[in-house]
Amino acid sequence: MNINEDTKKNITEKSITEGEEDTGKEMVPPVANSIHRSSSRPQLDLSGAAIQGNFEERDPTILLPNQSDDISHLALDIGGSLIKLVYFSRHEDRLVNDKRKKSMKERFGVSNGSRRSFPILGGRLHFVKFETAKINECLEFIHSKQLHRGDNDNAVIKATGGGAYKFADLFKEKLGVSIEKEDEMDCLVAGANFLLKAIRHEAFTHKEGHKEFVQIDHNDLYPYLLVNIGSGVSMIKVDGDGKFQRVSGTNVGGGTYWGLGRLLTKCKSFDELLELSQRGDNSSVDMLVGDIYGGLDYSKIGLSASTIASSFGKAISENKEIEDYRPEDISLSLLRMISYNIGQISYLTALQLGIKRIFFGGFFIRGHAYTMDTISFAIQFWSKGGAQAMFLRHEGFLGALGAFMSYEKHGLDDLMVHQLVERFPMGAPYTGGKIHGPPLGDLNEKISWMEKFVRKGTKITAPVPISSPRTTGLGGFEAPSSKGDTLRSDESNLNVGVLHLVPSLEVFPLLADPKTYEPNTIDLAEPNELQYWFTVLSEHLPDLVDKAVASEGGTDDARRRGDAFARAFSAHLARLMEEPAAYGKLGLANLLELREECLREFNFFDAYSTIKQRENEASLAVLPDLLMELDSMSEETRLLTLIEGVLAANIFDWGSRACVDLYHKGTIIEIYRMSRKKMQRPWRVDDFDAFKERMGFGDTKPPRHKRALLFVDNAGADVVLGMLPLARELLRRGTEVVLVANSLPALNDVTAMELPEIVAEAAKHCDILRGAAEAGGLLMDAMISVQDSPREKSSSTPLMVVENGCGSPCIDLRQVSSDLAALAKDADLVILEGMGRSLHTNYNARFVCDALKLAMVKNQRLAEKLIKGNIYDCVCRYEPAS
Ligand SMILES: Nc1ncnc2c1ncn2[C@@H]1O[C@H](COP(=O)(O)OP(=O)(O)O)[C@@H](O)[C@H]1O
Ligand SMILES: CC(C)(COP(=O)(O)O)[C@@H](O)C(=O)NCCC(=O)O
Ligand SMILES: [Mn+2]
Repeated sequence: MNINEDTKKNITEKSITEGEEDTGKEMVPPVANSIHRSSSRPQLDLSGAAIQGNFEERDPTILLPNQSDDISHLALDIGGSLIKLVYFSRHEDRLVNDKRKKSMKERFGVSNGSRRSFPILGGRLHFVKFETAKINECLEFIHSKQLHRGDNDNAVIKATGGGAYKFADLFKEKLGVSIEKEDEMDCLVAGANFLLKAIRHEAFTHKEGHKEFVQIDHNDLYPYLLVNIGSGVSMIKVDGDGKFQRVSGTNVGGGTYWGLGRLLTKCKSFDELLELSQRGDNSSVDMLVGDIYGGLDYSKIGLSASTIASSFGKAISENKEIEDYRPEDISLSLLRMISYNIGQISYLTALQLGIKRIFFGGFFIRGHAYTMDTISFAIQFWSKGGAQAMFLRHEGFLGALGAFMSYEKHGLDDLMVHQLVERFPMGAPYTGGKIHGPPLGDLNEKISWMEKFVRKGTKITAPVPISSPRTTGLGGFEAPSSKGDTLRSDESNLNVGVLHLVPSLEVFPLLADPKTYEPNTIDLAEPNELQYWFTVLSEHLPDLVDKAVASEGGTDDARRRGDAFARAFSAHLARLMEEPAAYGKLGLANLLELREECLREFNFFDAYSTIKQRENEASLAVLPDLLMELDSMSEETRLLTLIEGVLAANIFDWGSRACVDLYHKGTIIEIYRMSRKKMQRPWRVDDFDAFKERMGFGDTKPPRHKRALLFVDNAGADVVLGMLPLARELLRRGTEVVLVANSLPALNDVTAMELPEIVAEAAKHCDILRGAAEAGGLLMDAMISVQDSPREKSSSTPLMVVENGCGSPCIDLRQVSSDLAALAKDADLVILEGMGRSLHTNYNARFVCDALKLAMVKNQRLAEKLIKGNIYDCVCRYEPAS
């Protein structure tokens, strides 16, 4: 097939939300386990596996010669107006022959019987759309990404929508693929059911400009009415998976608005038409009650003078031609007429069937505030508040998603909510749901795109923050009191991220109530809060870019990538300032994670690596003295000193403005000493006495903990002088310790990959740590000898390391690595350390076992808000098993 070279030139006019190329770095643990839920899921064929390249490498690439590529990557919904594409890209699975991990699993029974030994394939689900009229662009896209080559030579692509029939020959001719047709209604329902159950922040209400996500109760979802507003409108009563009936519909739909709108306004694109409406005044086109009643209300039946009596009605009584009307007014009048009409029919249908919940999908909605408000108003008005309209973030992709799910071998199902992570790559804030063009091939192209964007500055503009969103002013049937300035442009209105499927993620099993668990402590829905954190993150950006660039050798290339990163992240921030709910419900943890993801997108894998190394070395040098000092104390004093030590050492946080300023004033050790000196009790939150009692220093003598999970935070003093000595104390008392660290770098947080080396270094000076590390399989050399002679098993209490499954300074315990989940099952103590893991997230989390939350608050505002205290105050929150 002939790929049009020109399409590349048009890149700035096209969306690249999907332009997220595989970096090969995924948060999937090397050997992933996951509960087997569907026998039809693809599995890896490991037979004949061989190491590629250097055997000495730490994580060698493993070639899987017998792994067939039989995954179907692509499904389509070819509608009257738009082609929707859902495709799956597999990331490069890094199967690592990690002896330490494997051995640890064997010894501690980490892998449990119900798990299977083959990893399920992880990957990413992308959502893309094209205009049906430009089907060639779509074919080029599929070809350029080789999406039709998922199978073997007789590739079959699942497709739904009328175009699956109409264009089947074209697909055969141009791509050599056969289209397997799936029923459109089946697909819509399958897509909607999946989204409602598997995507946490999928459904929302939209009233008077205010968007609110709806928590869907899986057990109380049916029946619901699904109204899909595409070119035409389908209304489907859904009673369960595959249980539905198309109960109604209307031919006055999205195609009507776009078609009539184009004729009447001469608009060239749908978005242009929609944008026009934002500056319109429908009273010049619509006949209002006041027009009929001489400016008066028809109060007897509750209609005010400004109520629309007849859409477009004014056009009959005046001697005007089409040119005499403003296109803006026509567009608005049309949009209201159609939205309102659909809302009303939907309500009547729901009423007839006794259904309370109505979900709206289809691309007519286009994430457009005014459209949603109008529909919501109609439902609200006619049902007198008894029913409500809900919208779906993946609005137009229901059918395509359903078609994708009809591939049995994918086994995509709604039980995998904890395995799906939605990410918003670079293109998202700029172009959002614009029609997609060809993909950006590599990072260089991405950066060029960023540079071009900045130079041009006109075609695609980064959204700028506006004051808090006002209402669209839709009251009754009346004309909106304000439009235009309050309705944002639709350039970036659709925000559908890339859905990462990470099969190795699981819900942390020690959460007391996973259903009500909310990781974020700070809700950024509050405008002041968002503004504050937006400023904090923006001000931190130059310093972060410097560190990132330095971490990559300070080369010109690194500088260029650094600039592009800063622009991309700023654009995300600006986008979210403008519409906080654009990417789903927004908490501080999401913003902090977005920053790390954005760094990785520009190939900065560890911006603080040098700093971490330097701090590790400095801290390890003073560790022996600290351990000696601790050993000279009574057990009781030691416990207090250890907790003080953890709190004091948590000051080493490169994510905090105040702390970074501090670091210029002294060496690591000086700051550590100063911090420790200030550790006077009572701390602002001080449950130490209760913890001490539980540790056996009171009247009661409870049994020692069997296994403790220590969620560690920063590298350097924090982990070496704070958490390791605490771990050592627990080990000494016979409690097994699992150090839980990040899978991927985030700020100066220590990662699970880095920890064994740190522990090995510390173990050189400490018998307890050495024995425990050996027992936990952390010392590779020692490990191998143990493996060779299994009978010489160490008798020490083991110290283990496990990755948490994330790459952020915060942690969402609904999505942790399966290895952590497995180790957690025997744990009876959880210690969360640091501001990110125990304050910004999880401060209010409840556990089924004892929990200790330790952090120094390194931010004044957070200190005031959360603990009514001040910066550098400490939190020692102990909560016995609930
Ligand atoms: N960029 C666009 N181009 C054309 N129509 C669009 C666009 N964005 C939104 N729409 C609206 O979405 C409708 C198509 O919705 P969709 O759910 O894709 O239905 P269909 O499957 O019938 O194409 C169009 O009729 C139009 O009202
Ligand atoms: C990113 C962090 C949560 C990391 O803190 P940690 O978990 O390392 O204690 C924290 O540095 C933070 O909230 N920083 C922004 C606030 C500030 O600069 O004041
Ligand atoms: Mn940290």
